[in-house]
Amino acid sequence: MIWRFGFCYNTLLRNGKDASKSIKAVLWQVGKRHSQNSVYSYPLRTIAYRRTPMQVATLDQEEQFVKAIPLKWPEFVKDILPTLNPEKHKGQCGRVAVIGGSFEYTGAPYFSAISSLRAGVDMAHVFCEDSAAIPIKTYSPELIVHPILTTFPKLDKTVEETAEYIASRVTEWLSSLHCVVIGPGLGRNTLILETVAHIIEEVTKRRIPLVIDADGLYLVSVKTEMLRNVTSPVILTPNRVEFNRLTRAFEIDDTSDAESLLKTLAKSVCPGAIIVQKGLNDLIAAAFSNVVVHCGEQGSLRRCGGQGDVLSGLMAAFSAWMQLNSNLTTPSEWFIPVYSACAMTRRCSLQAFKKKQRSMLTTDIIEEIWKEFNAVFPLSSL
Ligand SMILES: NC(=O)C1=CN([C@@H]2O[C@H](COP(=O)(O)OP(=O)(O)OC[C@H]3O[C@@H](n4cnc5c(N)ncnc54)[C@H](OP(=O)(O)O)[C@@H]3O)[C@@H](O)[C@H]2O)[C@@H](O)CC1
Ligand SMILES: Nc1ncnc2c1ncn2[C@@H]1O[C@H](COP(=O)(O)OP(=O)(O)OP(=O)(O)O)[C@@H](O)[C@H]1O
Repeated sequence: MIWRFGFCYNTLLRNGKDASKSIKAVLWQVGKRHSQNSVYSYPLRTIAYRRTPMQVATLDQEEQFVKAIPLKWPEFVKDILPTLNPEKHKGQCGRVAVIGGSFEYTGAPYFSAISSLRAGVDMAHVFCEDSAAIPIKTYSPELIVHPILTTFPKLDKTVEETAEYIASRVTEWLSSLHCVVIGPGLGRNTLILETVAHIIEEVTKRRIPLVIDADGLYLVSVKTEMLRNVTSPVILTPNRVEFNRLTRAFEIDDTSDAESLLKTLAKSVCPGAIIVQKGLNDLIAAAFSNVVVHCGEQGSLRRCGGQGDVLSGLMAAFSAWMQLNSNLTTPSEWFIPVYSACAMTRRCSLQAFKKKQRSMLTTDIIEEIWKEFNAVFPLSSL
């Protein structure tokens, strides 16, 4: 099987500097490494790829490409960001959904969804517990809020029947979505988690990129089989506590070094897994790669709650653009949107922290998104 190995090689080649010298390929022969059902696999096709001719890349070259991402960022991102032009209509720059929000936690899904919108997606839905909907709507008229999740089974229905029914009301929206975030403020109610398990099944069946955070990660740790065969992109963003819970759940020997642990976890979750271990540096590993990418962009010194929600929202935006870009075809390219979300979250946090210092809140970070995006990706450069 041959995979198109894409667009950012072209960026590398165009710029032709240091890290790019050894990377000459735009295609690579996967051969034994990936099976028919391999991650993000695409049918064999011969292409005259964009600006550069077709070549065959080795696995070593693919690794070098991934390692070059922090060096070449944000140059790599240009091919992912949607252009803005007068012919586009609403939705063409991305439609995302956050599944989360409960009686206790209404801020988290708001932070996530509004961050996606501020980054530049056109529409953001929130599917939340009924009691959370009004508060979320009052935070922002921009969000489309669906009070669909419920903590009690419907009359005459079992938990399982109710979960299936409610999941079907959410999944009828999936055909219009480019990325789904699961978890911010979701809570741990049994019926809601059961409902979300059904939704995840449908999202992955349709190969829509999935971002899993917070209580969504809790669900993964109690249902370790849930994603086992998923080959579409599943991006997990655990903090320290969530990461430890996952390694315990997947019975991974935590005596190995941090990078090995992360890679083993990614391979254990599913073939499509990409894990961001958040912390002083964000570490990114994927089930389909041997490289661990470090994002060490300077962030803030404040650790107020909600910063992980901004990350999940930006992750959804970059993932939606990746999904929308039909020229993107190789799994390793997914390191680019993931790295971009990590870097941009930290950069926005730093800008907010410079202004508000000890008083910095998550809403201050969200306030910085437009400025930081304009600074890093000016419209004139696209
Ligand atoms: N405004 C809102 O609506 C927000 C809602 N949110 C939502 O809350 C829900 C629950 O989230 P959660 O599981 O993260 O529980 P949370 O109580 O935060 O932590 C549990 C304990 O773990 C520890 N700990 C945490 N991080 C750590 C670290 N990096 N490194 C080390 N330890 C760490 C710490 O324990 P400690 O040991 O410090 O006592 C902490 O008390 C979830 O749905 C989420 O989306 C959030 O998004 C925030 C904004
Ligand atoms: N020590 C640190 N220095 C700089 N940035 C950090 C540090 N720890 C975490 N971050 C950044 O803060 C963001 C949120 O990470 P954090 O670990 O706080 O997630 P979380 O606990 O899931 O957040 P939330 O409060 O939304 O649940 C990420 O972008 C991460 O890179």
